[in-house]
Amino acid sequence: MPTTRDAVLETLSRIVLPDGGDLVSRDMVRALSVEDDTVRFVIETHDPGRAAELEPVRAAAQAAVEALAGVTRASVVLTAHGPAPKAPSGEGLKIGRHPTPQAGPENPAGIDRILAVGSGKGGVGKSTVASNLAVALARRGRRVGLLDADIYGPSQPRMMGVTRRAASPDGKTIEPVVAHGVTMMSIGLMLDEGQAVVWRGPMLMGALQQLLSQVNWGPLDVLVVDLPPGTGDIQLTLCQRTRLTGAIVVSTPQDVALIDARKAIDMFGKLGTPVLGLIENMSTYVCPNCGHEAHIFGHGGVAAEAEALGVPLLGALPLALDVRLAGDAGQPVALGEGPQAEAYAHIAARLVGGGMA
Ligand SMILES: Nc1ncnc2c1ncn2[C@@H]1O[C@H](COP(=O)(O)OP(=O)(O)OP(=O)(O)O)[C@@H](O)[C@H]1O
Repeated sequence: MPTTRDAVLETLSRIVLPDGGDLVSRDMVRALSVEDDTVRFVIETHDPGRAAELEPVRAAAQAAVEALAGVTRASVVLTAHGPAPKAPSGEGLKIGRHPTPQAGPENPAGIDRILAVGSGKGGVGKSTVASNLAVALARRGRRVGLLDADIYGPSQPRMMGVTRRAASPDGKTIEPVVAHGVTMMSIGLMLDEGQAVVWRGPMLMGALQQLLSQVNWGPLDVLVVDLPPGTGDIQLTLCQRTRLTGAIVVSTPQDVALIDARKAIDMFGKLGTPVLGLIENMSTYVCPNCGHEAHIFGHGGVAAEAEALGVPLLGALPLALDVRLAGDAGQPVALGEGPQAEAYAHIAARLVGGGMA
């Protein structure tokens, strides 16, 4: 039987580093994949000077993984990137300014469709859905971009496993980062960890405009935009300044989440953005030990809402530990196999089939 990601990570958490901690606790494992009897991953350090010192660690990690049952080959690469630039900008290009006038709604050149993933309430899993949907669409062969428009609380760098900085070699355009086959950009790629964005609305709107128009997105079939929660300046700017294909609204079945989801749907309606469907996240929980199913946040509320609104329920995604762990590890669950990945693949297929992605 092939090994599992968890077994590999468990093994790697026992590989200690010369300066303390282990490969997992120090967040140095990237792009881990398990395919049949082959395991591949990258050990990433930000200090090129440590590459030689870490070679024995790489060799030990390879040997330990190859000793696991079900593994015949482990391919382990050590990469060392230079230190990240300090400024909250891509060298020469500052993000954050007042918006500039625009004749009417327009999409950045080369972007065929834009899908907004929104929610009313925070914490319902919108960023998780956005990253997984982007990955699932990329797995279907679509050219996908992911824009983290949650400027106050960007979470896509972590969810997509990106620690590199976005750069602006010419001081005019920003080079996005590619992760898991998805071209992505987030203000988090230009800030130091822990650094807050303290801006009023107009600065936010200008920043979003820059992230759309000054990022070198390249040709894309679809750009997935992870919106912040609520119905504020970012949502308004995106809906008014671009030609959105539509919005997907994520909610849990809980009443307080649904009340806010209704507000988000109402906002999209007022702004003339079609709501392509709803996704119920954390819809059920199946105990991995005893198989008991619990409806922690209620049951069926989003399906009923979708029916009342006459929009499709695109999916009902369970609350599952592997979804949270995958998000925290920067390896969206849609990258792998299993019921969660299949659920996202199904939503992606539906969107592609309908010409929406
Ligand atoms: N189906 C799920 N099963 C388990 N955990 C989940 C699931 N969906 C999301 N989570 C976890 O819940 C937390 C919140 O999710 P996420 O950040 O995607 O929500 P959000 O709506 O984007 O939040 P915010 O309002 O901060 O933007 C994360 O830790 C995420 O890993």
